[in-house]
Order: sequence, then C-alpha cells, then structure tokens
Amino acid sequence: MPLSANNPDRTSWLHVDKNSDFPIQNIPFGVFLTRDDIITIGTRIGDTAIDLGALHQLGYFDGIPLTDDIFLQDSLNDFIADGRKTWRAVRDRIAEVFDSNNDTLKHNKSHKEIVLFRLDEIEMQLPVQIGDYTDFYSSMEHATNVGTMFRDPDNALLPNWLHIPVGYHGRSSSVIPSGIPVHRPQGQTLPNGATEPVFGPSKLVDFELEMAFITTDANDLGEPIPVDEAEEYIFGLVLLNDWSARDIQKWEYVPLGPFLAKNFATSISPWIVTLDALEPYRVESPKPVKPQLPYLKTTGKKKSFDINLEVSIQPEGSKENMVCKSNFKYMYWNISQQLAHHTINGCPVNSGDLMGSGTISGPTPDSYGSMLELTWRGENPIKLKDGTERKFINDNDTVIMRGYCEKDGTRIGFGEVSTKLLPVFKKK
Ligand SMILES: O=C(O)/C=C/C(=O)CC(=O)CC(=O)O
Ligand SMILES: [Ca+2]
Ligand SMILES: [Mg+2]
Repeated sequence: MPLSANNPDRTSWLHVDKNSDFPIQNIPFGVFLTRDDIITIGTRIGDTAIDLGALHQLGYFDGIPLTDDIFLQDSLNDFIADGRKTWRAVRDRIAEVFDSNNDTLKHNKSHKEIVLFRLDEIEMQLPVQIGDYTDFYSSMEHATNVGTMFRDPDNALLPNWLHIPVGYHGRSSSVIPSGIPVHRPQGQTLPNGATEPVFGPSKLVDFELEMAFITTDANDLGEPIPVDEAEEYIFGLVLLNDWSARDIQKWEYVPLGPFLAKNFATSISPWIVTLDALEPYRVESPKPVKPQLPYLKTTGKKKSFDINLEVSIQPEGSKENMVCKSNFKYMYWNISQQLAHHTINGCPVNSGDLMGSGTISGPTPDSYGSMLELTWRGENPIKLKDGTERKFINDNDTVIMRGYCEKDGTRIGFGEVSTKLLPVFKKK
C-alpha cells in the first residue's frame, strides 16, 4: 500500500522553498531545544520546526496509541522502540495536519504559536541516545583506494572483502550533532622513514563521507535478523562524517583496526529521514562480483537508495568549495546486508544504535569520499577559491556534507552536517 505521507501531489500550508530538503513528503524526526529552554521531539517542514510534544498535548495525534510523554523526551529512542506501525501513523498524521487542504491548525493562531518555531529559535540536539556505534567499510572503491595506498596496490581488496560486510565497533561517546566543533587530535605517528614513533598533533586530519542508519529494538541475544526483514528494524538515515587522523590510523591500526584515529569525533546530521520517506528512491544494489553466502542474499524489493551526496570545505572567512560529489547507491553492501551480518552471530541491536555505512566513494576521482583519496595521500592537492591548497583539513576549516534525493519533481533531503576543525585543545 502506498504511504499516504509520500503522496507527491500533497502541498503544505507552511511555506516550502522550491529546493528545500524538507517538503511535506519528507517529515524527518529530530530533537531540539526551544526558545523556552524546553527539549522536545520535532519535525520540520520547509524552514519551520514543529514541536511534536506540543502538537500531541493539543490533541492532534488523537486516535493513535501513544503515551502522553512520548515526544517530551531528550531522545527519539522510546518513540523508535514503538516500532514501524507507530512511526508510520505519526508521519501520516503530520502530513494530514499540515496539508494545504486542512484548516484546523492553520486557522488556530494560539496553537500555532505553541507548535511552530523558526529555525533560529531552536537548537538541534543529537536525535538519539546512541548505545552502540558501528562503522562498516562497504564501498568497494574506497576499500580499493585505501588498500592501494596503505598496503599492496596489486592486492588492494583484501580476500575477505567480497564475502563480508567488514566493520569495526566505534565509540558512541564522541558522536556529535552538526555545528559542534572538533579539536585536531594528538597522538602517536611514525614519520616517513623513521623506526620510532613521535607524539604530537595529527598532520593528516581527514573527513569520511558516510551515511548511517538508526535501528529500533530488533532482536534478542542469540537471534539473527534475516536479511529480507532487516529494513523493518531500520528507522531512518542521517549523514555522517567519520573524522579520521590518517597518520595516527596508519601506525595504530595493525592488527585490530581503527582506534584513536577515528574515535575523537563522529559528526551526524540532526534530522533522521525515515526509510518510509526514502521509499520512492530505491535502486538496485551493484551486482555481486562473487557469490554471496545465503544469509546475505536479498530478494524482492531493491535495497539501495539513490541519494546524491556532496562535500564542501569552507576556510574561515571564505567561500565554500565543493570537493566531492558521490551517491549512496554506490555502496557494494547495502544496509539490509549490513544489519543481517551484524546480527548473524546473535549480537543484539537496540533502539538508537548507529551504523555507519563506511566511506562512500564512487567510481570517478571527483566522487571519492575522503581527502586521502581525493588528493591521493596529498600528492595532488586541491586548489580552493581563496588561492590556498588543501591536502587534508586545516585548522579552522569547516567541512560541510549534504545529501538529497530527487525524482519526478519531488526532492527530499537530509540538510547538512557541518563541523569546524579547531586547533589542538589547550587548557585555559
Ligand atoms: O583500509 C583501511 O585500512 C581502513 C580504511 C578506513 O579508513 C576505514 C573506515 O573507517 C571504514 C570506512 O569508512 O569505509
Ligand atoms: Ca569510516
Ligand atoms: Mg571518526
């Protein structure tokens, strides 16, 4: 059955710019602090933020079984744990309330004063309390590029890669929303030609263009999630910047994988776009190069999504420079395969877990999802509009990632994840 909230013909009585990421067909979920210092769950149409806690108290969700305080929370975890049926009913109701043909709230000035906020009146928070954060490594182009640079160009893709959605466990304590600046990390590195490491600021701070999915309570300890059921347990997607210190990474990662090179910060966009909203943008996943084991084989619906992705660097006081254009559809392993693999050993997944896709590099050099690849380890620096060059990210640069889908005149997007890199932390 088509989802009512996805009706492409629906318009809203709230103003929506033509190129907005947030038409009434999107209806993402997030958490924000209001002008009155109240934390609430909300959604967004155009440039208007909508307080769902207030909307619920005023009775606009009557008939949907929801607890009174479901939206009066500082995270979406409980709402997500209520399951897909509830997410759908709430999203459909929001679409009805804000439909151009519905005058109820539109003509109620006092209700609108309580429910609607301009974006400059709110402060976006992390949308979920993240219990566990996992990062995959699912772009064949990225894995090949990094394998070429870090290891052996003749055997760039390691033998397991075409059989396993490779991943590592990250650290949730340093996941931050868009807008929170990050300090350049310090650590151990092995200078070129040296035999002993040195300690100091990382010289090779990089971004990684990723998306991430957020789960609901999915399975009990010991219980795998079948690959074709995986999407039932995925609430939605965000943009993710997996900040990476390449010099620290290269020295520390053998043999257990990334550690301090990756966990100093991971930035995400604050609005979670639901899988339901992304339904019209499904595409086939890349053809498997090698046969996949049965637990990873998907059937039925297409399991990848056509999401345009862009990365810009903005030096302090200067213009934005777009350095990468990629697409989520390039991922060799899709989100269903990632979740099936993650749980095949019986590992439980909880509401609010964050699963990074891995760096999303495409086939062409302008679609590589990190500076490491775009400048090929710094060999081909990128020229910026202000006349300076970048091999990696400089202090006081801001890295901005954006993502959107577009089809048949409807566009829905993720907004942005924007993060400034500050110099090394100094105690005042
Ligand atoms: O190939 C390696 O040794 C590591 C590559 C990465 O930087 C991996 C990573 O964080 C996963 C990813 O983003 O694809
Ligand atoms: Ca990564
Ligand atoms: Mg990181």
